[in-house]
Amino acid sequence: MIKVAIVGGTGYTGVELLRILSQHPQAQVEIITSRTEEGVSVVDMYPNLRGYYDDLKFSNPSAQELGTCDVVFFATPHGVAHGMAADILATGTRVIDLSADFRLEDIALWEKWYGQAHGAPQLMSQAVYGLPEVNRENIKGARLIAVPGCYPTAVQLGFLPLAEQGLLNGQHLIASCVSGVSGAGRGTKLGSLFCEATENVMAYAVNGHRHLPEIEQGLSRAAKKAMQVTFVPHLVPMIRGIHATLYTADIDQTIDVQQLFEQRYASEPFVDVLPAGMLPQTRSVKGSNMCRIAVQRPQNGSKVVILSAIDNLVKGASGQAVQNMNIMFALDEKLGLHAPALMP
Ligand SMILES: NC(=O)C1=CN([C@@H]2O[C@H](COP(=O)(O)OP(=O)(O)OC[C@H]3O[C@@H](n4cnc5c(N)ncnc54)[C@H](OP(=O)(O)O)[C@@H]3O)[C@@H](O)[C@H]2O)C=CC1
Ligand SMILES: CC(=O)N[C@@H](CCC(=O)OP(=O)(O)O)C(=O)O
Repeated sequence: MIKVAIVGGTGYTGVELLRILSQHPQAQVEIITSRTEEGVSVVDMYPNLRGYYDDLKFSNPSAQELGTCDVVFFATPHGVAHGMAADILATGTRVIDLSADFRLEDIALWEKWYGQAHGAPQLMSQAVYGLPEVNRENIKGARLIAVPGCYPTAVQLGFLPLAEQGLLNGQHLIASCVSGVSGAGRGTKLGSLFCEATENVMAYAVNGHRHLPEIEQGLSRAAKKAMQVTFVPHLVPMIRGIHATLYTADIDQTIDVQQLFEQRYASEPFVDVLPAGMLPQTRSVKGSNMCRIAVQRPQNGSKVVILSAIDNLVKGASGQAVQNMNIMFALDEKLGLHAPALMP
């Protein structure tokens, strides 16, 4: 049994880790942290977990105590893992960070977008970007995983098959995405209030979202060439889900893009390339670790539009984190992640 600790257990990705791991036959949550709810029973805060974690209480342990587990998940705001990961790794325990702390290999770029000094540059050489569809071999031997962001997961998986074939070279790509409000976390924020977020659609961070450098880093690695993207996120009145509409131009009309996508993801357990004519919906991935993708050529022209949908809390965060854990511990990659999406 893998002994698991979760740092940041009171937030949305923390409770989603608990929900997923409750179905995992080879992992057991031993420690769950909170600075604000120390001593409170997990099932008193999250009654959906009654019967699964009845003896588990929030605590505020040291890095040494966290190091008694086999793996520590960080479900915390950026900057927290920077301060704690080195001490945990020194105990021999592996770290899977859901925040952005270790995602960008260019430290100056990270500091520019996150507006603070990088707290653990010495760990960057061992950090592995945890997108299994491109990095599975490196994840197997990793001790420190940077779980991709939610938008970057949906956008990269959508563009990857074309980027890897060099078909996007020279293009300026467009990613127009919508997200549910849980993407902003559980903390109190004006934009997350019922009266602000309901019956409303709004773009935000149009001048530059911190996921942009992560998206461009991933696509540039795939294309082996610097890629540029215009990325515009929108907040829409739903709780979970990300839907990305990805625009390209000038893809050779003789290329069968449907077949290209089907072949690229044929052996991927969590990418579903939909048959021609079927489009992804956020409700078809809600609560599941699946990314559903459709690829279309409007009017059979040279432009290709890709539609990609994930649950931001599952494939966009906690599910992908567990997928990484399964790969790191040489388990079946699908363990704990079998559940289909909720419908309706
Ligand atoms: N929500 C989403 O869809 C996604 C989120 N992420 C990333 O995952 C991380 C967690 O997100 P989310 O769950 O939404 O966030 P929440 O705001 O919902 O929860 C944050 C958690 O972190 C804890 N925390 C905050 N500050 C500290 C600190 N200094 N030390 C220790 N614990 C702290 C809080 O617990 P307490 O205050 O009780 O100590 C709380 O449990 C973030 O980095 C986020 O960007 C990534 C992909 C998708
Ligand atoms: C709707 C909403 O607010 N979404 C968040 C998603 C960010 C996130 O969770 O990503 P990181 O892991 O990179 O911090 C946002 O746009 O900031």
